[in-house]
Amino acid sequence: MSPALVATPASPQSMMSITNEHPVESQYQKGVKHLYEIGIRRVPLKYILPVSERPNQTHWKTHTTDGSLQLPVIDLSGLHGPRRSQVVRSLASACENYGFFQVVNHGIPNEVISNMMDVTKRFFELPSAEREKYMSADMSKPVRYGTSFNQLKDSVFCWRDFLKLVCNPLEDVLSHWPSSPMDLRGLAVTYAKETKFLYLMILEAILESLGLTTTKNTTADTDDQILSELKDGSQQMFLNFYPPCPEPDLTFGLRSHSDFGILTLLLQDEVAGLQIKHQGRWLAVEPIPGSFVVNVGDQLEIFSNGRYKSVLHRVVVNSSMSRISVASLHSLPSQSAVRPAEKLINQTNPRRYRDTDIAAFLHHIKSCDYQEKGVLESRKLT
Ligand SMILES: O=C(O)CCC(=O)C(=O)O
Ligand SMILES: [Fe+2]
Repeated sequence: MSPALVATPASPQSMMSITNEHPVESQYQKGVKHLYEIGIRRVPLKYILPVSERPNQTHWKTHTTDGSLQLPVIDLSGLHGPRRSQVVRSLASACENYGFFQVVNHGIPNEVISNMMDVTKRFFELPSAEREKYMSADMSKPVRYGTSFNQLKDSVFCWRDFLKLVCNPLEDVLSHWPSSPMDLRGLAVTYAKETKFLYLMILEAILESLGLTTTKNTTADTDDQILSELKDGSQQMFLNFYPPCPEPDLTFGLRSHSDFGILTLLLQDEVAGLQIKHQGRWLAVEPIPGSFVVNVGDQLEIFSNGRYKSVLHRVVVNSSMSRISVASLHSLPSQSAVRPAEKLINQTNPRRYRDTDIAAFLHHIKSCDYQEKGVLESRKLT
């Protein structure tokens, strides 16, 4: 794992440009790595949340290491032997009760993981001018360097920069990925393939827990179509960078949100920051080296007819260390539709969501100011 950057005091030269807040106010579109590099000492207004929405509010009780709330840790090696049904049951319970779990013994070699973290770190260490080449307002680009959550729409910005890499079809997108650092394409392709394989392994077990599978025909044709799309859907990777923040109590690295896809596989460095909402409280996820944090996305909540939960999560930042994470987001293809599986709808468990086409789902996300769970809520049948 890569060592975290430590905040260094601003040089006297950079201080000259930041004593007056106004010049900084116009620079937030360049991202927070840039603000950190020019040595700001105060969070610009654009990042400051209303008091009631800031971290550490008393109504957001945060659990850390008190032992009473631990994210389930699932040993995936058991999927390949006689303990399979036990592991499948643990996955079902985690998806129902937390919407999140961590996986260990997942089969992705340590080297693939450390190479991905290392090249992500090296990408964000590139000079601003090199990173800015990938900045674009066009959200459909196969590669995009951005900041906040949706920098075109967010009224309050978050303390995160990211590089988004669309992973399929690989032969079309690869030449658009950054050519610097020189080894980024090779290492990120290997990582993307390994995480896709792991996604399929976890997906198969989750479908089994719902009484569905991608390998056998189910009785309902409509289910068969979604089941094949689940395997051949889209994959996007978000390489996230959260620099030290001079006033971490005023803003978030990422505000509370749910992920729109089927499953997200998240790799994080050793710096804590991720929190998930559990039974009305925020639970801090302690990083386990070499593990993945996996979470249910909106599309799986709909497909499972509400049995598995797409849970709100957020990222807090700190004043001394940067944090890196790599989120691999797996979702249905953009031309398809998502609906509750026919097999999971019956008299005691009636249909809970409207059919939704994925394009409308994505359009909603792109076109709105920050909303915690806007699309999912709008698809619920009361
Ligand atoms: O950085 C993290 O821990 C979480 C990232 C995340 O939630 C996302 O990319 O959707
Ligand atoms: Fe997320």
